[in-house]
Amino acid sequence: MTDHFPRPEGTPLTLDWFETHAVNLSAAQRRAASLPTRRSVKKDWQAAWLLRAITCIDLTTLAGDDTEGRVQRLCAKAKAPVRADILEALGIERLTVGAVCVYPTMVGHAVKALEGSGIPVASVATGFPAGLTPLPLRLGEIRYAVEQGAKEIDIVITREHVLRGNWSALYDEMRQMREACGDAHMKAILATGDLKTLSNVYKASVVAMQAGSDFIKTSTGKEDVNATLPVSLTMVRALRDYKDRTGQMVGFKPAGGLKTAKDAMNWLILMKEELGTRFMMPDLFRIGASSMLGDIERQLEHHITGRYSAANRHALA
Ligand SMILES: O=C[C@H](O)COP(=O)(O)O
Repeated sequence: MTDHFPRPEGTPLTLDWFETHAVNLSAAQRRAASLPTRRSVKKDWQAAWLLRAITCIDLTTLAGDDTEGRVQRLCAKAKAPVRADILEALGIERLTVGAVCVYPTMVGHAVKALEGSGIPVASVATGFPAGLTPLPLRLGEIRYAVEQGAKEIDIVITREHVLRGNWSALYDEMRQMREACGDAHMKAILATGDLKTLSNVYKASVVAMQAGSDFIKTSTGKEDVNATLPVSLTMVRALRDYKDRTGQMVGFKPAGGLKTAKDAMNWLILMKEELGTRFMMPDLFRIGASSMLGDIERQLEHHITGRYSAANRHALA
């Protein structure tokens, strides 16, 4: 992962930044709906955007039946995410995903399989996905994953603290998690599908950043509703506000249910429109996905075989 420097340190908990802040749901929905239609990516640039998306993917397996063999296959895919002939046709020598994301007991297998590749291993921790184990166990799980070689830790927050507006409890817990991460980067999963309102999403985003998160992440992939554009817009606006106030740049990771090349484009457009191109790089943007690569590869293949232009010519004939 390309490190941005310095890492966000966070700030003291400052409630007056957001206490009276309310996010208008229908305004967020309208703005989010307009993103894919207001801005289209020219055909000539689409392959480049899709290649960029690949470099931002946290290629994930988080299943109860994960095995060393599955993690090895995932890591092989992380090192060679697209067929060699497609890469050659696009004139690209080397392409890898942003990171591989696994459960803590799979970290060692992933580290071994990725040796020498430069691809970091991310581990979920803190009682993923519900986060309802005692705090000392959650902190111990972070330390275990770091000892195993994880460079990034995807923590889950206690949703009850948000639902009760107990911001100091949320902040204190996350500060301890940040400390347990040490040099590993902390990605804070808000599990937005559980947070009820966009105002809660905004407030939880700000507290997560004040507590020193390197990234804020939408979802575990296990909630009923995972990454959506209105939720992502709300989080990205919180990132922008935080950067304006503190100068600290925190990354964004949408995750859960993102499967298509179109999803990748939509979220890249969101980042570019709201935060600018700097936030389309893997040190500040990741897409958590277990099954998006296949569709991106298909779209890249169509791009190089000119199938789209043939279809367009046919349609216009
Ligand atoms: O953090 C990543 C998510 O768990 C992946 O979710 P997904 O399996 O729906 O792509």
